[in-house]
Amino acid sequence: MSAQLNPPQREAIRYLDGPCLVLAGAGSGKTRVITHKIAWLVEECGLSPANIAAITFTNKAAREMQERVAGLMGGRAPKGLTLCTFHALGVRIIRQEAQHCGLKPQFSILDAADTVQIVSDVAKSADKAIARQMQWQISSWKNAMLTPEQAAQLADNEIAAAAAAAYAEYERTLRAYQAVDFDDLIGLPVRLFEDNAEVRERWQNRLRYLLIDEYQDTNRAQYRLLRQLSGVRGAFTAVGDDDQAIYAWRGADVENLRLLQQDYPKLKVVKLEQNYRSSARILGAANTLIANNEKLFEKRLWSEHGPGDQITVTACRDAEHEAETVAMKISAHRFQNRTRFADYAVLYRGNHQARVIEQQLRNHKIPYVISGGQSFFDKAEIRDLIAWLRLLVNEDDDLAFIRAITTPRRGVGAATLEAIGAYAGQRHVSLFAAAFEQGVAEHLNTRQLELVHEFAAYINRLQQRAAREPAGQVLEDLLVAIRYEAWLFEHLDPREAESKWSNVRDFVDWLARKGDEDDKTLLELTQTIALISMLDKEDPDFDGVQLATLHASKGLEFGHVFMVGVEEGLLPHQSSIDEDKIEEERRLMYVGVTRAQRSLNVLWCERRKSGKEWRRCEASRFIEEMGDDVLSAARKSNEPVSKEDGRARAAGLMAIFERG
Ligand SMILES: Nc1ncnc2c1ncn2[C@@H]1O[C@H](COP(=O)(O)OP(=O)(O)OP(=O)(O)O)[C@@H](O)[C@H]1O
Ligand SMILES: [Mg+2]
Repeated sequence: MSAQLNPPQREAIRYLDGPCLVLAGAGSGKTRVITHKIAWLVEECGLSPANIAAITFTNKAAREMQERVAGLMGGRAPKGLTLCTFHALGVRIIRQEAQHCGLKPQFSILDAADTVQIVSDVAKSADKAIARQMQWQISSWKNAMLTPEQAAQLADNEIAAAAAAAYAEYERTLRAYQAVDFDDLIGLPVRLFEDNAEVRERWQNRLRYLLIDEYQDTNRAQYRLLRQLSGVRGAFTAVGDDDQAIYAWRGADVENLRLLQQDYPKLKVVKLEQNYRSSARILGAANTLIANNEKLFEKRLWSEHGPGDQITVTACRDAEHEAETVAMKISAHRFQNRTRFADYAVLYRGNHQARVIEQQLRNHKIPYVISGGQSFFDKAEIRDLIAWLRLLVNEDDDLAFIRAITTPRRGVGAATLEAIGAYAGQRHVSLFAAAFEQGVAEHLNTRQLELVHEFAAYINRLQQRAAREPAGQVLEDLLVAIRYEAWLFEHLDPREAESKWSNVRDFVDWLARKGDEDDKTLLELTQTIALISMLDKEDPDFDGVQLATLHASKGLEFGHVFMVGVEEGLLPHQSSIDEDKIEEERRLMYVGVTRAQRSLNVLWCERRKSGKEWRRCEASRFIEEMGDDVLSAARKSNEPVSKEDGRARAAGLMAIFERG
């Protein structure tokens, strides 16, 4: 293993005397330090894998790391090793310590749509946009571990004041539903560990060594979780790069890097300076770009790779032309170089940019996978099914109850639900429990009462089956029982119904496979679903161009990268320009540039549609900031590629390829 590690990497891996921070630039092998340290701890130090936890930032990163560890350790990651996101670790802790958190182990995890709904109910605000802002505000307080009382004192505008007023009631509602939100997944364990020494020590003994990737993007609550778990031993290795901190808007705090030094005076800091990822031109552009930011920590980065391909900058007429250019360049490049589609990535600032790219890739018959896009699990039909599953595992989940009883409509009307809701509110019980109580009968007519009882009894029967039978089978039968397919076709146009039904089939297959593979119960599956941000094409052999937001691309690497929409107003984003937060945008650009191994293509549009209006655009300042080399490339290629040229070129190449 030592052959593929440089001396500072080896030093960081073998250091076990206390906390260790690897602070280094992109592509310098920080994540590699983590994977090799796992192997070192198990193989050389005899630590049980069950005592090790490696924390990553996204599910995709966790899966990648799993593969890398497996590659190092004889084909499979050792059994018992914890390798997951902060949030997934939180779920595990809460599930096992549920009674200490005032929850049952079958608690529900609510996603953004649900929590906005609760905020809007609590604040009696019908305006979804305002409810969303309030939810955002509450979430940032929770990330900073502030109580409703503290929040009330901090609120300095109307929305914040309304949010502060709703905060406590919001929390009560979650608990009444036996539910938690994403922030609770970190916050509850932290509170638990702070208040309960016995539980804390139990977890400290279980997770004896912690490894944290992308440390620069942890928020305050996550930092406290790390502190609690690692205790006085401070047995952890964190790796990070302040130049890649791109989650300040979500409460991440680069100050956590300084805190580490302050809270652990004996902290060992290791710097890595060799970049193994990118060609020299790409690395040079990245270094020049990021030099425009105020430095927190001085870092140098060099590479032994040759200069590599010239970075290209292409001005396009509009987003459609841009997408078409990307598609044609990928086709042409691929035929010339005999690469795989999976070697290419298209990165963009916002999800809304993906649609036109998808369209053009489809036109050109280029397969692709999209990550960090609209979540598969956010689709209405999937949320319907998940509501059913949630209700099966947690009958107190009132949101799930309402969604399930109305999907498909089974004759239970809004008035009935309101009556049950009012009754449940007086009695302080869940809707489900209320449905079985004698008292509720007074408020409903016989027919409605029958329908509600029928529904509740059906849920009970299904619950019993779910305890014994595979998750996939239970869901399969549920679909038949509620006539979901027929219902879709009854109220939607056939094409839409078709596409929704095919999503449903994908979901059932996925659930069945997951259930078998990981030997997971329906409860465990349902709880992890909330954490998965997409139905990943889990097949690593699938050959498709990778589409991702810049945020979602963090930590990954691709042979050839296309960055689109590199314009003023989009990257840097207009709101950041207005609020003078250019540095975070520059780091985002830096993250994008440093994903590329062999070639980097930057594209921008001369005009872009916003709403119904066309807006003229200028090339992003970041293009100029990448230095003279890139700038001269930009000047050279400033005349937009003509459609016909590109198409003819691609067609010509294709013809040659097919012949030969
Ligand atoms: N000592 C080494 N010898 C050869 N290749 C290496 C070495 N260290 C890392 N690499 C390779 O360099 C690439 C970048 O490594 P890695 O992903 O660990 O960097 P990173 O610092 O985590 O990057 P990022 O900041 O983007 O997360 C990977 O392909 C990795 O396998
Ligand atoms: Mg990394």
